[in-house]
Amino acid sequence: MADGSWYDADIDHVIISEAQIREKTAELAKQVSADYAHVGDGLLLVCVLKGAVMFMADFARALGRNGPPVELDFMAISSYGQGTTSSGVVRILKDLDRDIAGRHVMVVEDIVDSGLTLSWLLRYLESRSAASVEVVALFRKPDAVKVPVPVKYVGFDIPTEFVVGYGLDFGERYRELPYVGVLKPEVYARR
Ligand SMILES: O=P(O)(O)OC[C@H]1O[C@H](OP(=O)(O)OP(=O)(O)O)[C@H](O)[C@@H]1O
Ligand code: HPA
Ligand SMILES: [Mg+2]
Repeated sequence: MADGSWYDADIDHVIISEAQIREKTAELAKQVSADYAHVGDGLLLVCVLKGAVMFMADFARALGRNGPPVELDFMAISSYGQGTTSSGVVRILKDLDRDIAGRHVMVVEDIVDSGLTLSWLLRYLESRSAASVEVVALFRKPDAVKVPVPVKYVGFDIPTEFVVGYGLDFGERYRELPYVGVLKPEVYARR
């Protein structure tokens, strides 16, 4: 393929462009930098793998321009498996490396859809005596929420459609697309 991504032909339409993601990430980092300017020991960013990996990398670099010092940790949890709806069963595939007691923690999520993953994770983190726990999520589907979750920093509210790209997968694919889009119906029929 000479021009464009391998997957472009599978995309019905783009919802959020690469440029919009870049601008919004800088904006969110600016807000967080202002809110945490007073925090001496910095911020512990907790990335929820795998979907949030792209946002984590770009958000951390944006904070690096004028934000507080950050440390990075990663949790792998999964509830979607190969499908397009949450199984409702959250599994920990990888836990945090270090104790978060006394730390200011920011959970970095790609998307809040039903809210099941995040509500489970916040409950899990609550027992670990962090100084504070907030959430930054690049995307949220306000009409899909089944469990209300407190997300302080939200990038974009998007429609209730299954989306892929910028970390978000369908059956582990499409994560590397630099934008977020909706798949053509025939892609689901192929599976
Ligand atoms: O609000 P919810 O309905 O719970 O959906 C949001 C979660 O679902 C996705 O993860 P997934 O389980 O697909 O794992 P992945 O990040 O490895 O793709 C996404 O990355 C969020 O973590
Ligand atoms: O719309 C979505 N796309 C991909 N993964 C997801 N996990 C929750 N919602 C989504
Ligand atoms: Mg997934």
